[in-house]
Amino acid sequence: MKFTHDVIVIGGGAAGLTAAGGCALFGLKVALIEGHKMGGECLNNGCVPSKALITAAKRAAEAREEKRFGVTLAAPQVDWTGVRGHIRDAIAGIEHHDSVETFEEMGCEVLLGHARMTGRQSVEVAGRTLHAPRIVIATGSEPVVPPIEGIHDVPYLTNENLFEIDELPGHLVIIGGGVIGMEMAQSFRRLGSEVTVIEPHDLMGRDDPESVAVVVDTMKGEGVRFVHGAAKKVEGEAGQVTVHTDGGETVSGTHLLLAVGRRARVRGFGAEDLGIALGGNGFRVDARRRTSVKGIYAIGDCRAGPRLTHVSGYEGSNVALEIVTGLPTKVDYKALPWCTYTEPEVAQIGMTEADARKAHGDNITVVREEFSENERAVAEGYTRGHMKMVLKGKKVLGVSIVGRNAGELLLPFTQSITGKSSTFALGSAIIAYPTRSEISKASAFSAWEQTVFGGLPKKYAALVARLRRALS
Ligand SMILES: Cc1cc2nc3c(=O)[nH]c(=O)nc-3n(C[C@H](O)[C@H](O)[C@H](O)COP(=O)(O)OP(=O)(O)OC[C@H]3O[C@@H](n4cnc5c(N)ncnc54)[C@H](O)[C@@H]3O)c2cc1C
Ligand SMILES: NC(=O)c1ccc[n+]([C@@H]2O[C@H](COP(=O)([O-])OP(=O)(O)OC[C@H]3O[C@@H](n4cnc5c(N)ncnc54)[C@H](O)[C@@H]3O)[C@@H](O)[C@H]2O)c1
Repeated sequence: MKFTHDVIVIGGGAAGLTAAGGCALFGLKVALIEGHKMGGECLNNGCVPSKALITAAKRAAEAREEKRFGVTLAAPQVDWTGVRGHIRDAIAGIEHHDSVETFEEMGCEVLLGHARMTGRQSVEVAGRTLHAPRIVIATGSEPVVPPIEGIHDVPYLTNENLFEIDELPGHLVIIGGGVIGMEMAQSFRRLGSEVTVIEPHDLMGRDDPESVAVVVDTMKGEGVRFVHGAAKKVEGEAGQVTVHTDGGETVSGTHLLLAVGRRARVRGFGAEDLGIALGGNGFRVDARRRTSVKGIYAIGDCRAGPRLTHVSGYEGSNVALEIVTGLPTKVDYKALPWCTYTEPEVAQIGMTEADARKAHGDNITVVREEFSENERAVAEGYTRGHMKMVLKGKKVLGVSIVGRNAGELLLPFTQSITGKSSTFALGSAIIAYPTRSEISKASAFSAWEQTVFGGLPKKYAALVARLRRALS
């Protein structure tokens, strides 16, 4: 076959952009195909608009605490059009990173249109047929619309239309208390909406329950209402929607947000005709992100596995490296970080305590440090939260943090979990004072405290002291 390209990448989100850009920067001939908006979910309907919304909500929350630290603020006045303008500005300020021009400058041929795979090495788009020995599928995911009775007869929001609504909801009812549900619940509450979250299982079920408890407590204090149960029926019309739960509760509000997870985008572009195997929620892939069909990879949200922007980017680089070098390149998630941007933030890297107990039984140690002992936190008057470090011997398996800007504290643990830096190195590092990072040093040092101040070092210190007395 005469190849038009070295690699064809389908999807211009975090995964596809990184794979395509990586290959192009090494000089390969790359076709990058995007059917909707460059930047995908993160830029247009996900991380960027949600974090912009969270920022506006945080400002409102701060102003609501009128008198603090001897400073009086005016009560907040929330103008939804202004908030939406800030969200649009944030997207506009970032979109050039993901633009057609940027990727053309890197050397990609960018094609705008719906891609369709017509063979193991061929893809049709915008009236052209492209051929390449490697195809990377990076088609992402979309919000799940659950099979709740009546759901197609009521107006509902998902992350795809939430950030473009015309007015601030009077009462936002959220089905799903996962990551999106919790971030959006707190934000809309802080902006002035009434908010009810309906969730049948543990809220933010992937995270350490002790971290989640701190956030739930904070959100309840701010007026978010939580209903335990699964939504089983909805009814109503624009401005008046009612949800019935399996526990017999009825919740009515003005707007309904579905935040019940994501479905991988695996159909409608020829993958099924090629027999690419599915597994879990998405394409089935191995550690090199190869699908069941030779020469075809699947990365990011469209395959079974974690769905996060940094994960999509990491898999894009990994696959680019494998394609460029021709050498097998596996992903490694033992130090996978994630953060939920509620206030306080919930940050996790590696194993939670529950994961570690499942893997190692009681053969682990958990050390815990409170932000109430961190002097920066005290000076800032925001001491809520803690850090928990899970160790096997002196080796860090995972860290769970809940606290202000907790996500910023994860980085050193990437190094310690992957063995590139020890708990001893972190525990003896010089840390700028006063910073929240001091809690990381304190946790790491806890792993060594018993050894450092143990019997042997004490005997050694006594010997040195004795000798000094004798010789002085
Ligand atoms: C509200 C919300 C908030 C989030 N916040 C965070 C966060 O704070 N941090 C974080 O790490 N993650 C966050 N995420 C998750 C993150 O957005 C996703 O994990 C990430 O965007 C996935 O990137 P992707 O490239 O795999 O897929 P996508 O971004 O979905 O990109 C796939 C692209 O492929 C295109 N496409 C699909 N089919 C075709 C076709 N046949 N032809 C051509 N193009 C096609 C689509 O148009 C799309 O642009 C959030 C998600 C949501 C919904
Ligand atoms: N800060 C971040 O990194 C961030 C932020 C937002 C989204 N995301 C990503 O987006 C993805 C989707 O987030 P999400 O919150 O939609 O999914 P999720 O999987 O985090 O949570 C979905 C929740 O919906 C609940 N649910 C399902 N059916 C229900 C029903 N009938 N009634 C009530 N509750 C029901 C589930 O029990 C679950 O707790 C996640 O995979 C996450 O990785 C990440």
